[in-house]
Amino acid sequence: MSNGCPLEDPLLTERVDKLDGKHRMASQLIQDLNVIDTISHVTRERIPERYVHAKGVGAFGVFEVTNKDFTASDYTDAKFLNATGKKTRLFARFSTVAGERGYPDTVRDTKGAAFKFYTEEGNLDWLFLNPEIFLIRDPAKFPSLVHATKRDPASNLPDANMFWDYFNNHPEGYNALMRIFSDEGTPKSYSRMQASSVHCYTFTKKKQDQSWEHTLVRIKLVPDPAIDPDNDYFDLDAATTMAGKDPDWLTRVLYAQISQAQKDPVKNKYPAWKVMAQIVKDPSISPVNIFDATKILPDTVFPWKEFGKITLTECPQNFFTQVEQAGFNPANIVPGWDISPDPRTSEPVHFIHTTALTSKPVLQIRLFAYGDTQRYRLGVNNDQLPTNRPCSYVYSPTRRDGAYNMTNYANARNYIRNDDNSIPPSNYNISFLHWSGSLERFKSVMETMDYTQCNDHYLSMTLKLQENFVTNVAASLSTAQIPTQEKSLDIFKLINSDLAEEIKEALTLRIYVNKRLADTTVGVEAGAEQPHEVGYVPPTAPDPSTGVVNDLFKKM
Ligand code: HEM
Repeated sequence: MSNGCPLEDPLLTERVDKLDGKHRMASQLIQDLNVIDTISHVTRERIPERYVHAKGVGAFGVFEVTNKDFTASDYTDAKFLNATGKKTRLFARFSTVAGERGYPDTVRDTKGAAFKFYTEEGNLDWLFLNPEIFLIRDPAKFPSLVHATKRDPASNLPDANMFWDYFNNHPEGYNALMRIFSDEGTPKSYSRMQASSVHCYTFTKKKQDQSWEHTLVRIKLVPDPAIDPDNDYFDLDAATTMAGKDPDWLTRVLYAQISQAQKDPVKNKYPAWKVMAQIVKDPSISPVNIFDATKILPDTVFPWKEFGKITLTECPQNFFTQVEQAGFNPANIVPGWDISPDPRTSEPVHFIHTTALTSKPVLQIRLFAYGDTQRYRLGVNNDQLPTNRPCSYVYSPTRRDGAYNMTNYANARNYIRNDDNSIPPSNYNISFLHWSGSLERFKSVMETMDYTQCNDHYLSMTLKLQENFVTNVAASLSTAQIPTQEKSLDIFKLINSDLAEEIKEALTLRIYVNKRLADTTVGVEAGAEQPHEVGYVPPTAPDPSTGVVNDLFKKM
């Protein structure tokens, strides 16, 4: 029993019974302490799933400093990076984003790759994405983005019309969609997938004259061995089939790769990534705003350089305590690794290329959002859970009590004295931002560069990926309403008019096929969630021109 007392037999129940003719009747007794105890525990087993990235798989591994193309300690004081060959234990979690905890892994989606480095100076969390850019640059759009990519509020079905309608109204997301709708959006394995920091972070280093040097970096993980774009991704049909055959495919494959490598590390490789950085010494030479999360930084200007390697070597022992209770947070940083970029690293930088320092507020709102959601999802003491607990020890006497406190510093003093910090730690970060200005009410606008990068990416795809991109977009768009399809085609025209033409043709064919299949009892072709006739308006997604929506907005 939960009080530690042994039971005669956990399957016995206490009841009052009587013989009624041939049958024995029984009434369960509330005084049956064991059954009441276990039932009331089981009915509280579920905790809220993550608001996004709910479905995931975790593994333990190691980060090793390789310093192959540059020496990290030239730029940062972070102790885990201070010597070639130095290893740090880590925990990784890979996830899909829009689907719920039981959603099929191979449905097209952004993917998350989160890492918790248990460094000697505290935990450093990396929360990375595939693709290497994000879908928004205005934090206020996040709730709309998530709602539009999840389920329709009335039908509770994923809704292609809602999805495309959202992006047609916020087309800065198309650059990421170019990647998500290529077969990159359906990788065969998490270990055959790149992941990127998206934002710039900052390496910090104290110089001999005691001043601080700050260097902006974007980080990317590149699978080792390198990706083969024509073989490492599922095409639409294969991904759709796999979603039915094995909804947990990506999870299963990661476990299998690790356990096969454990059995025979020569024949089977552990999942591994090279850790690369784009070092931005002079932001003014960038053709795009380096703080814009919807843009890549061209590698012709900022080449990728390798400085580390991540290898995953251990499957979790317990999914709930190690994976589900993991709380990653970009605010978990260590000395030598900082959040906020300083545009004044050299000469003052004038961002003539885009409208503002658009990405920073996204990262800043994230610094708030993760701790906040984890206090709700896991409780105020989630940092004490085994998977989140740092291996370094920092005495923090005012962090006391709260639900499920597991340490609480016993009888130690619970307040801070002025002289407690008389000997400062040898390594720490100081904030280096200098702001002066007035409050601004900001919403980003679309620029030519937004479409240029979309086209650059399309042209960089292999022929197979280009063809499949057209198929993938058509399959999804064919189930949206006609005005939504037309608006999307207008946006593709701004990206590349030939591509728009190809999508249009594929779309016409797909709508015809959907309709023909819907007329038979065979079902709908892979990727088309709902049969969709021309002129058909799904009841759950009212045409924006109808009074239903207009009335609603008038009331707001
Ligand atoms: C306004 C922007 C964003 C907000 C408000 C936001 C919020 C969230 C929230 C609430 C979660 C669930 C966390 C939990 O329950 O533990 C989450 C998960 C995650 N987010 Fe974000 N996010 C944003 C943008 C981004 C970006 C730009 C990236 C990557 C560069 C990212 C990477 C991740 C990853 C990898 C996870 C999964 C963490 C895990 O495996 O537990 N997010 N995000």
